[in-house]
Amino acid sequence: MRVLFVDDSCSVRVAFSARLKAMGHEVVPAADGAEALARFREIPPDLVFMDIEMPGMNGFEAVRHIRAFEATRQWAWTPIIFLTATNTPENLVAAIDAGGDAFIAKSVPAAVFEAKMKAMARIAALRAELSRANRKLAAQANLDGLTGLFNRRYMDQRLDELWAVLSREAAPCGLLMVDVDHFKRYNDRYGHLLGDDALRQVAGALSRVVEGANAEGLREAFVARYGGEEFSVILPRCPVKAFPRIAEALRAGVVGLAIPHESNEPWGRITLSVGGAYQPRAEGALAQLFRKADAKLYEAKRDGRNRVELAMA
Ligand SMILES: Nc1nc2c(ncn2[C@@H]2O[C@H](COP(=O)(O)OP(=O)(O)OP(=O)(O)O)[C@@H](O)[C@H]2O)c(=O)[nH]1
Repeated sequence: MRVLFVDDSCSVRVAFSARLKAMGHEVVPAADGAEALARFREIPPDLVFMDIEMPGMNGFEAVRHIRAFEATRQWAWTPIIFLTATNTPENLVAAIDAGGDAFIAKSVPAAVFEAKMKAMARIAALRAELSRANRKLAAQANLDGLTGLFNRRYMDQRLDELWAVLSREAAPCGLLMVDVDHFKRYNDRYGHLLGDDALRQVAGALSRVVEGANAEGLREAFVARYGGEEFSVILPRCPVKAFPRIAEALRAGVVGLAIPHESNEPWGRITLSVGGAYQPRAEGALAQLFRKADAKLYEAKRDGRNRVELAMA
């Protein structure tokens, strides 16, 4: 384990560091509360030993700061053991109230100390596993199972955050709604499994265009599966000239896949209709941007499909 050991006494730090290193742990020493906090933010440790009485920021205060810092992170709760010469019931209560997990005397017998460290190592291993699993779950919860694109839930969440920032900065934003043409006919003719496969390929083509746009400087653009055979492409801070270019690249990219679709006359392959809305300065309700893009998508369908219609505000 990586152990942050906090004590203002150099001799205590040296003695405990030697014991912990002998047990195979890595030790990061700190001489007071402020230094502990700085080290904690830098590393982060698997376990903290914290002295109570220290000049400047004492141990209780330092732990309150550490817990406040952890509250800004997901799945964070590092075990903290108060280590002190004054082993009183009042200190124990204050230690737990401050956010500590356990309390041991500096005079702790070697065997007891080793046993505690064994228990802490088990907890640290479990925490690491839990945080890995949680990260994986969180990532999966954001993705669409069929295409691997971001799902609607993620898009809504991310876009709400983005829109707030863009509105504050009066920055531009573009939205493209993309819908596969006559996809019901595709399923009817080729079957649902090939339909799924086609959606995966379409998603791949859309991603490539968006990745290309990010590589050329957009950075925050992303594509999500909006639902069924409909996708949305979010283009924050998109320069006005790039917007129609990206919309057309999406359409052309999917035509370029040349996925046969005989019931999609006159092209005989899978095509897209794209409706878009662009705001040079983000302001007002985000829903309005969606309404405009949807209306343009409707026009693209009505006027023959395999085309791009844009509302440039
Ligand atoms: N294979 C497959 N089909 C899907 C999936 N999600 C939605 N669909 C199909 O997509 C089709 C969408 O049909 P419609 O909304 O009528 O639209 P359309 O046939 O594409 O016609 P237009 O949009 O007017 O060009 C439906 O048949 C859905 O079953 C999916 O995950 N896999």
